[in-house]
Amino acid sequence: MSLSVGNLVIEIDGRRVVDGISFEVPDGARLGLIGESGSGKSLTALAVLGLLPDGATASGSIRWNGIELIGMPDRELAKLRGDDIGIVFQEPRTALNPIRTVGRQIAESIRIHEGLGRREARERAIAEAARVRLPDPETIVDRYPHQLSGGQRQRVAIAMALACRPRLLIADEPTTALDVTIQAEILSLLLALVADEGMSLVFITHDLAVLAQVATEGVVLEHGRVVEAAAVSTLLSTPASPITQGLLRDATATLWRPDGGAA
Ligand SMILES: Nc1ncnc2c1ncn2[C@@H]1O[C@H](COP(=O)(O)OP(=O)(O)OP(=O)(O)O)[C@@H](O)[C@H]1O
Repeated sequence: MSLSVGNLVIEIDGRRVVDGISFEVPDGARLGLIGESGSGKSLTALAVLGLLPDGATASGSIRWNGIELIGMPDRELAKLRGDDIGIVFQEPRTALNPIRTVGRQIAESIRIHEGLGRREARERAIAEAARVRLPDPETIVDRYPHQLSGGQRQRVAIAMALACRPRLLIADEPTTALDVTIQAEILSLLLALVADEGMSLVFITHDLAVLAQVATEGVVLEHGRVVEAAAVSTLLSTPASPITQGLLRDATATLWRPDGGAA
């Protein structure tokens, strides 16, 4: 179960925003896409899932287990999403429907993909809520997103992404919108789940300190191009490009905040 992106180009209204990116995610690998805002990280992730915004087109190659995803009919791509590839976004509020209970939302993807009945789906939703360590799973599944904390909402979004046991998780800045202490909890939860399931991970971040905690390989993007690709340990010890050196300076500042806060 591997992902292979080759010479990916994404254009929006004629503007080239991703300009020939290539990277590989072998089965079970944890890869980070890192770069400053606007470098093309999110659009690359969305292209993998066939979820590019209107007006955007992708060319080049995105292969999942050797099968080309670019140009795949949306019905087939929709099946792949959730079944094979899950995604968690930065802001759980936008990923969740405000007028449906979190249990129904967790169960929805299971019902669609596995064809479970309503009662079985609720039982599964409770089990999935427990898996992402939500408190009182039997009660919390009947709550609405606004009744949960930001960290709890992100746990729900993770439960939704992982409910169908995908083989690859794409996490797009999943902790950026959260308080520092909650960030650490969500990162360790994600890592534990990825390890338990032996999933592959593509983790998007602008923070090298965060990357160091979750990924073993890093691809550094600038203006839609790969400027450096190396083991994360190498990016930390001997960053070759000025952009990586800048990210390292920022990350170090984050790690050594005088108030004792962690990245
Ligand atoms: N829906 C859109 N319409 C027009 N341009 C867009 C759209 N989405 C992204 N872009 C542009 O494409 C480029 C890459 O955006 P992308 O969101 O992939 O960057 P990013 O590295 O994920 O940044 P961030 O960390 O801020 O999310 C940016 O210049 C952005 O302005």
